[in-house]
Amino acid sequence: MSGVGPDNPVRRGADRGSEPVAGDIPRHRLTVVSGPSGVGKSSVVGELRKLEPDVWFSVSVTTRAPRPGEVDGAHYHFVDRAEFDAMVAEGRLLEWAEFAGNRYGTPREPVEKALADGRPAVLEIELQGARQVRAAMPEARLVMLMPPSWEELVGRLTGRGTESEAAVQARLAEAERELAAAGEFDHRLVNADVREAAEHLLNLLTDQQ
Ligand SMILES: Nc1nc2c(ncn2[C@@H]2O[C@H](COP(=O)(O)OP(=O)(O)O)[C@@H](O)[C@H]2O)c(=O)[nH]1
Ligand SMILES: Nc1ncnc2c1ncn2[C@@H]1O[C@H](COP(=O)(O)OP(=O)(O)O)[C@@H](O)[C@H]1O
Repeated sequence: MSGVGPDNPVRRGADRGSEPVAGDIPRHRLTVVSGPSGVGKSSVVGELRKLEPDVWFSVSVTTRAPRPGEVDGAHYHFVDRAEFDAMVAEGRLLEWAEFAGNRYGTPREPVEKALADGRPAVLEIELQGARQVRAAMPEARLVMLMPPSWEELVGRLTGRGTESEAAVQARLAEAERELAAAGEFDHRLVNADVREAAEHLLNLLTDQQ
């Protein structure tokens, strides 16, 4: 016999308080977080990491040079072009794209392992990669992080101070294209406040639909 009782509990929303817990996260879920450069993807994903340690975050390979403070193997795996192209040729990337003059890709095996282990997995990638994931894994959930306004986006990107003027311009050109594709995403999330956006993202990761 099945039913709810002391020997057969279910976790009802009212019993859990407001904090989602890891055990509630649907298994095998892949979530893609995209959005224009400077919108706050790294900030929001970093906050999500603090909120929910059970979530697994992909570490991409890139041909971009490390920024000061970026750690190889933590922020990215920094590789040269030959190494990157070999990974493509060997089918070791789930998706990859060229963005503002550099290549970026998601190593396939760690994602598959995280999902097989039952951990919800998050990829922080740009639009072309998000489209490839959608084609390869239609069940993946696509979230676009949006700026409160274009002016705010420009302010954040230039305020970060990590890019040359040319790199900022290349990113803003990409940003227009990315925002124009917002309708392709399952969810659009405005990043006005990092903590709030991370909590919304966590809600998307933990909802049961
Ligand atoms: N397709 C794809 N895009 C990625 C990957 N890793 C990072 N990106 C995206 O590449 C873009 C540039 O990243 P980055 O150079 O770190 O610049 P930032 O977004 O300005 O901090 C961002 O939109 C990232 O989300 C990846 O593995 N695949
Ligand atoms: N909600 C926010 N309000 C104000 N500034 C923000 C917010 N989110 C991010 N930022 C700032 O904007 C800049 C770009 O954020 P970052 O996380 O590097 O963006 P992305 O990873 O999308 O390129 C950083 O200086 C960051 O501190």
